[in-house]
Amino acid sequence: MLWIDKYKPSSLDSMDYHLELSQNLKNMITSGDFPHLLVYGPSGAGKKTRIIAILKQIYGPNALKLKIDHRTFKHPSSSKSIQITTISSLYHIEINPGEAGSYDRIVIQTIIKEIAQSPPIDNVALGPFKIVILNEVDKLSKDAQHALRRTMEKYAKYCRIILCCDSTAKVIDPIKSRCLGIRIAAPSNEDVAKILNKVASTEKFDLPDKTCQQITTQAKGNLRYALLLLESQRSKPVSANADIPLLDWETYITVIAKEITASQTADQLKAIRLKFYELLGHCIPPELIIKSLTLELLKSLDSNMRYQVIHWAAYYEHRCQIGAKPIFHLEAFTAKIMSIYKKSQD
Ligand SMILES: Nc1ncnc2c1ncn2[C@@H]1O[C@H](COP(=O)(O)OP(=O)(O)OP(=O)(O)O)[C@@H](O)[C@H]1O
Repeated sequence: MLWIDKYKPSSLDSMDYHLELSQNLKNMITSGDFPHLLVYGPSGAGKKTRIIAILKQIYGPNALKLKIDHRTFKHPSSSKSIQITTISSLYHIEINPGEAGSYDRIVIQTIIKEIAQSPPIDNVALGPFKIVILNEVDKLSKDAQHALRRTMEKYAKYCRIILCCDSTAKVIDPIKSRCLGIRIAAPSNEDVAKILNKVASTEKFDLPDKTCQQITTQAKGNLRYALLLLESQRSKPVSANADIPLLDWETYITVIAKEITASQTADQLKAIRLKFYELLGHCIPPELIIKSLTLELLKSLDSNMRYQVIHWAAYYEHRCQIGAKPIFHLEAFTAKIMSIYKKSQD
């Protein structure tokens, strides 16, 4: 089992940081009040870990007995259907509606309706409701978000919604105003270092202070990344002076950024496309590829070019979200940057 799963706390009492937040959540649950929640914060800050801990606090350990299903949804006005993976227990269901693409509205409405129609669990102190967890809610289309707002109002008695996302910027106001916002900030470097040392000592793994500091700095508050880096060092004897290498996909991004500035030809674009295929094939999200590539490019560009790269990164990131084939937009982004870079050199 990976350390990120092995050392994932499963209850609010065993959380290693943001202790005050855990206490507030516990107080809210014991006071018998549980509104819809909007949990947001940067990637790897511990949002899902805390959501699962909330479920355990409400329903007890049975909420952690999970089953995975593959559900097929049919569009009422066309013959096409789409498959979605759901994770559920007796008390909740978790879905990633972003998987449904343009069917997201149908998927959300069907799941919430089903949950609300299944018999309520009345032995729970808080009330007879089940919980629907919707991940990456900021990626939902506006149409789906409006449908969600109507559905969450209609079935509020028998179901509570926990929405999870990195940023609330793309969540519509009517949803924000119907939920209690809970911000999970990234853990501080001290918190990350404390967790790394705890894991290293449990695994009887010698972790020099300098290495711990390097991992913490490289992870930038992403605890999952920090634990994965720590685990990647397990098989090697850790030397205090050795640099922690970048993850493979990050090295790939660095190479792509160098290739874009080195030569701006059709052959180079073709070679970069193969690298994009490789990254997408390893499940690196296209938005993350554009963001990391942009940050890498900014390191070597002047202020005028930087402005343009940021502008086009935002443009193509948006196109990635609304379009279906990320490779087209990644390639178009690269071609655009190559073209403006070449012009700036003439
Ligand atoms: N309070 C905590 N104490 C110790 N480790 C934690 C804590 N919270 C999270 N972790 C570790 O950090 C990892 C990442 O947490 P989690 O998946 O909850 O983050 P997230 O914010 O939901 O990330 P993403 O948005 O990228 O999905 C977990 O797998 C777990 O190992």
